[in-house]
Amino acid sequence: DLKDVTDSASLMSSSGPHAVDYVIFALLLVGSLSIGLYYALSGGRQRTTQEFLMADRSMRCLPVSLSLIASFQSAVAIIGVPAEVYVHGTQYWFIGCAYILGLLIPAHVFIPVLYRLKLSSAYQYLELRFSKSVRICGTLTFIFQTVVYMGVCVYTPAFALNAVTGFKLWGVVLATGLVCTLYTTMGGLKAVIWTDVFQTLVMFAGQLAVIVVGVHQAGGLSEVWWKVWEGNHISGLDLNPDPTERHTFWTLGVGGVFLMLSLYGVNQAQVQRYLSSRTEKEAVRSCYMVFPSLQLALALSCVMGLVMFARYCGEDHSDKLASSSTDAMVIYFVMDMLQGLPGLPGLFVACLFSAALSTISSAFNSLATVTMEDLIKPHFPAMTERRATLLSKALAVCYGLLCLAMAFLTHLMGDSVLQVALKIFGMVGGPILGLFCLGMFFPWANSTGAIAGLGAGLTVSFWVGIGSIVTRTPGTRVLLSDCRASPMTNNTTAIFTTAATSVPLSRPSGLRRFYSLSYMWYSAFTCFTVILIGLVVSFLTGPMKEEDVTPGTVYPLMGKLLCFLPDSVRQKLCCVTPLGQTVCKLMLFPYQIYLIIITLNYMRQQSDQRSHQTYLIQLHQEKCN
Ligand SMILES: CC(C)(CO)[C@@H](O)C(=O)NCCC(=O)O
Ligand code: NA
Repeated sequence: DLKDVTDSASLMSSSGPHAVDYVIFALLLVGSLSIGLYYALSGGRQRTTQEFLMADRSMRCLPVSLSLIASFQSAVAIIGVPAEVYVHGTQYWFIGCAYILGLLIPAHVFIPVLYRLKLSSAYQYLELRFSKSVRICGTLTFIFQTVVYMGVCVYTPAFALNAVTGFKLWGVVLATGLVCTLYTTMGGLKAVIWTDVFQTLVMFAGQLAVIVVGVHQAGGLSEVWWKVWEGNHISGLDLNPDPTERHTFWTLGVGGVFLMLSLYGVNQAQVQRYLSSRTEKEAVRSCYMVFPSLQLALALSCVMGLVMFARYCGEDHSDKLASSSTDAMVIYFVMDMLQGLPGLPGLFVACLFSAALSTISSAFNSLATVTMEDLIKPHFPAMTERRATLLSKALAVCYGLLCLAMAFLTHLMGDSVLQVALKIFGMVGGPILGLFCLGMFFPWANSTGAIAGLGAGLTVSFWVGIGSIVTRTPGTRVLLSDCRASPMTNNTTAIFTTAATSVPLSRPSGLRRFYSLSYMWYSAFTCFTVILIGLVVSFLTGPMKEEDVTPGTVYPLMGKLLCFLPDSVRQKLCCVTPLGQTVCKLMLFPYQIYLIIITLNYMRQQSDQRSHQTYLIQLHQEKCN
């Protein structure tokens, strides 16, 4: 694949990049390194782990919120989402619905519990709630997830740049890793957060530039709209309940909530940012501020896919693009559009690298934190601050090298990069989310149950994940020529097949059906497996007693859901000491409405039945008369 991409690249870059392009790209690297240097030399000069890993717990909400989006918005999203929209239409956009609950729940459930415990790592919670061994299991799972994810993140922009300029792939991978390691180790979390802010802005600018140029070349906004509409590329709400359908409202809008919870609720990279906020209120506010920016990021990527569709639909470039990967196609299109506009190719490459660097630096820093706080410090409590900080830095370097190795792994996977990344989040992030939910919402869960649950969750996730790779049916790859079902050809059947390419003709059965579960359900499925097995094993081995649970580690979910019952009954039923938190009316409101509706509905049915009976009796009496 890669060789092919390189060939196509040399074909198109006949004019070559302009000097301005190099300057813009260099500015990004220099900017990021300067921020790292600034925080290495200012403040406490990164001499304590409190500063290096926690940013002195002094951050305000604006930088934290921009940094929160940057963590999981990498080159994967910049390239993968347009590729998805170009091929399959705008159905993916409905994941935006999941952002509502996916951010409200972290803001009002996870942040209050985690912030008030004054943690230094998210997994410290697991020790407070369960035991040391659960903490270590959680930490190791997180490390695994992050290292594999980092591989995809490093690989994607390198792959892109290779496709465009013919730069050596592994040289780019190495350079990215090096720059990132440098500013992360110099400036600590403060540098990571502030470079995230800078890089997020560059990311938005690059995407916007591509969209503006693309709309212009496609002949204006109305032309773009007409083409995507006629090309059947605006997807309606797909309410198909089949869980094996890849993208429907249910998989994206409901399954996506669990994906968001695993990322924004319990992932160390994000929890670390919440904990670095100066107050709890500030942390909650930053979580709220993520919502509009994340919607903007999603909208930009989706619109970019649509603009590309409008610009290129009906043209066959497959001869220039021997690679069948749609990700490579997106890069080809972008560079083709930006050709001859000095500075813009450079801006787009800077955009890709901004997205990637901000994600990789978050991953580095969070990995260094958990290794230090969860794996090393508990065993060497007497270690000096100086030595601990040095060790944290050494760890960041080690992980840097490890992620380069992981980039090779991604290279071997056949999926689109977006799907690979989201699968990793679901397969490994889901069980971790389950572990936290088990601890926070179910006071009866004990340590044995937690470990058994995590084991079961990881087992089913790898079972279904690996099963889906092994049994994958070939021919799902869509080539450029597939989009030629343009309105210009006036061929209605062709238009139909565009939308229907991904629909299998016959339903798989048995185990194969299990393997074809939509990857958007992975988080929810594995999370519930952990909770279920965790509870069953806990009840079998003797559930935790209320007085044994560390105060403040349980969120009174049951108590709040049963808020219509009197206090005494609730306390008996739920065995939870109320935390003294204010009930989040906003979140319970839909639930209460739902209760009222079903009650009213029930009453109406009853009265309907009664009136029907009365009517029958009347009828009977009339007959008798
Ligand atoms: C994680 C979400 C779903 C949050 O919007 C999105 O940013 C995304 O699709 N990310 C893909 C993974 C990545 O960009 O590395
Ligand atoms: Na990023």
